[in-house]
Amino acid sequence: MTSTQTPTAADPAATATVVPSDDARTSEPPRPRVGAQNDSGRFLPENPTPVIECENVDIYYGDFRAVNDVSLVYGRNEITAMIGPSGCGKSTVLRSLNRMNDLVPGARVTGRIAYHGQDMYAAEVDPIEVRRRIGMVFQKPNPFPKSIYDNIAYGPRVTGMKVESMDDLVEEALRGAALWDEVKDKLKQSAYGLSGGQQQRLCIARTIAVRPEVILMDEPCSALDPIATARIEDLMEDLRKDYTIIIVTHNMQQAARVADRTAFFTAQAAEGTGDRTGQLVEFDLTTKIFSNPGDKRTEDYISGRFG
Ligand SMILES: Nc1ncnc2c1ncn2[C@@H]1O[C@H](COP(=O)(O)OP(=O)(O)OP(=O)(O)O)[C@@H](O)[C@H]1O
Repeated sequence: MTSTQTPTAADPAATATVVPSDDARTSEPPRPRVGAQNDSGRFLPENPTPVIECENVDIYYGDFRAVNDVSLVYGRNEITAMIGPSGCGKSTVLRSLNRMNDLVPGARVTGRIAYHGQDMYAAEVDPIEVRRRIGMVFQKPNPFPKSIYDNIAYGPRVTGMKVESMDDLVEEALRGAALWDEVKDKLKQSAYGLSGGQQQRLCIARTIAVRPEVILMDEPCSALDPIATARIEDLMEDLRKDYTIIIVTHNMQQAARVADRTAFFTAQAAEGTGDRTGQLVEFDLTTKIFSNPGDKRTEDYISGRFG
């Protein structure tokens, strides 16, 4: 089945929402008790319980095929890492998971990307609603030029969320992002006064304020020092209880530390054109990818022999 990425946030045709209701996330059957424990003793089912599924996904920028034939399941309440050498399409895949690529002129997705079984790129799906359910945290902390409070309140306000008490929601989001204690006495001050690590946690708080189910993170720690990075990694561990997290990281140790499952991508020169097209090499439990990968290319990459 082929979906073409046509409707955009501004497209008036893309108004109806057929993304499953919030109840869908609680009505799924319990996971079978078959699987493995990760390094921190957490039980993981053999197969992820799908929240987002890619089936034979190709992603183009104009005529250039950046990503070829990716099929991958992102599991509920799991952290999935996408790793691989520069240019292998990790960020391109990540941005396709909440239709962020709609905003890139010429970007196009074929194949199927489903959210709770629903084709995310179907004509009747509202991309704004997709992005509310599937939020994103970027590489560089990007708070708005507003107060800490207004950064958090912005999303609920513009999406028209029914909120009983905005103060409570702001507190809940800041607590959720492990930032409340540091900012509770300066909520009206500019977000630009925070450190880089605090700004990134603010961006995570801003993302969770609209109550998404999935959080996409594109190298969220690459601009941070090791202490701020450790705080974000601890936070991810906490967030996993309530959210599904998908992270792109260049840092293999980080993937090994935080991710339940890891997808390794590489870029291969296409026959004829020579264009380097990203492809998924291997997807498995993180412990397996880093201890006993099934593909030589993964082994070469994680052992530093290539990439
Ligand atoms: N907006 C864009 N327009 C055109 N080509 C793009 C665009 N974004 C990415 N590409 C191309 O798509 C391919 C995959 O890029 P992408 O950024 O997804 O890779 P990546 O694995 O995330 O790389 P990195 O680790 O360096 O961030 C590259 O060849 C890149 O040049």
